[in-house]
Amino acid sequence: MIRFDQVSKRYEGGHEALSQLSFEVATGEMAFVTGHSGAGKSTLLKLLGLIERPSHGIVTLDGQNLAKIGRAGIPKLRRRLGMVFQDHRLLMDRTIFANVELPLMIGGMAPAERSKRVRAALEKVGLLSYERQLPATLSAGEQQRVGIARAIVAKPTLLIADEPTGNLDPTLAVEIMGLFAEFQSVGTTVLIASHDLPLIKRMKKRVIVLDHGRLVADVAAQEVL
Ligand SMILES: Nc1ncnc2c1ncn2[C@@H]1O[C@H](COP(=O)(O)OP(=O)(O)OP(=O)(O)O)[C@@H](O)[C@H]1O
Repeated sequence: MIRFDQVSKRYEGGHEALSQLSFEVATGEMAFVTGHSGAGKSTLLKLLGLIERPSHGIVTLDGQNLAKIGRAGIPKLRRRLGMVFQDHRLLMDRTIFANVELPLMIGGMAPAERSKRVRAALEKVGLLSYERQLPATLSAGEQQRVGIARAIVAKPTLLIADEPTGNLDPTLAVEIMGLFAEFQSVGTTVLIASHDLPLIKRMKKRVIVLDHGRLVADVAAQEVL
């Protein structure tokens, strides 16, 4: 499903953030990307969401070379993938329902269908009864779960998350990771950037390790101790 082939990324005026990176993630797999601060984890995810473009090499998603997708094709690509961020980026003056509905508004779906999808997504993250509340009335962990509901509401085949547990205490972090594992168990491919090694080890999923933009280890799920 995901294929990086000799991918390098150099930001304007910067050094190389990713260097000749090659790996594949199969459909339905869940994998972590880890490494030191500045190793290139966020950059890797940004290339998948077409937030950034590679300087060299090819990124392929479901057999499609992302370089072939122009500006006009980006919304369509983004509907295939759900993105979760550390700071959840919720609209604080909109209800939980409205926040989760947002990606579907952009997609132009009919209101009745939107409501059905939003409620299904909120139910999956255990927050259906919160739909009329504002984000500020929810705990940090609950807010992150709203961010996850928003990411999965359009039923993406790929879920990417950048430090999704960075702001959470360890118990909530485990809970959120469990939620990602649940999405994998129903067929979604999941790729998570995290520097939380104890948590990653606990999840027993594949771990891709970056060091200064290079892939230095790729540990299969069954080899994670
Ligand atoms: N927009 C940008 N312009 C210039 N350099 C950038 C930009 N974004 C990232 N970089 C640089 O690219 C390198 C990789 O950054 P990236 O954010 O991908 O790393 P990371 O592993 O996600 O780090 P962290 O764990 O701190 O979030 C870093 O040296 C960073 O300073």
